[in-house]
Amino acid sequence: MLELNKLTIRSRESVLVEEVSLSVGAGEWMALVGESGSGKSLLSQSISGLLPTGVGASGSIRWNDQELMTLPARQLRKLRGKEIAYIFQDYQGAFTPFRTIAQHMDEYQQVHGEKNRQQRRERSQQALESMSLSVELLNRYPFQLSGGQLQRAAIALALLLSPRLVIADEATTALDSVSGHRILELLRQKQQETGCAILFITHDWRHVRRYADRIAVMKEGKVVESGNRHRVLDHPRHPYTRQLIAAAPMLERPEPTLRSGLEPLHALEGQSQ
Ligand SMILES: Nc1ncnc2c1ncn2[C@@H]1O[C@H](COP(=O)(O)OP(=O)(O)OP(=O)(O)O)[C@@H](O)[C@H]1O
Repeated sequence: MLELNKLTIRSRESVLVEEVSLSVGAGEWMALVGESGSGKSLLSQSISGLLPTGVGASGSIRWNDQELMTLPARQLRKLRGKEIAYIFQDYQGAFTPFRTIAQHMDEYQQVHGEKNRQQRRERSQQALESMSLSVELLNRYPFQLSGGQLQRAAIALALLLSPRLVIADEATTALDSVSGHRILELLRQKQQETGCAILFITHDWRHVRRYADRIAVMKEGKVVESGNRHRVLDHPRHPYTRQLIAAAPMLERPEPTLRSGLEPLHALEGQSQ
């Protein structure tokens, strides 16, 4: 579905991401990990043309049948939100302070061509409910919501148009662990309902262990290792991956879990509420 081929990202001074090849399949949860500054955010931003000024990309980004590197900006804008959506760590940035949640959601749908007001309203309500938020929040301003509620509203906004790919860049880092966990459970639920793929950027190996189907590890602008979650966690090939896993306390659990600390799924059930 998404295929990056020899993607290189440069600023005027240096190469920031070098010849990265990576794919994300339909419905897949792909975790992108690696130390700060390794290029994860830039890589994710490049996918739909969101690179900052002064930073450029070369190589190929294929999205289904389309080459995004050469897609005109107008078409990229259409794709964003509708097919590819972002959830950022700075979820407050998704909102303008003096517009209600309803106004944000309504405008988002209008921009993407939904003309029927009643349908827009209904879809906004459903989106909030699907994130376990009361529809009463629609009439509130962003500052009248708690951090956890606002992040869930930001996710509801990102999922409003049922995108095929959700890019979550440290989406729960700013939240306490209970709220963060709850949000990821809701995201997984949505993923199962809609079949969307998730490109999940995180430093938290507990989340990788719990949610990822596949893992890609970045170091200094390169992907040094990628593969199936169990393979990467239980048999990491690259010394850097081994180092990262060894430094993640949650993964160093004693028996009876697997060597990676992976718990059987049934042991996790019931923890999500
Ligand atoms: N606008 C920019 N201009 C020049 N260099 C940049 C720009 N934005 C980021 N960089 C540099 O590119 C490199 C990769 O940054 P990026 O934000 O993608 O890392 P990251 O892996 O997402 O880090 P973190 O985990 O801390 O978010 C860093 O060295 C960073 O300083």
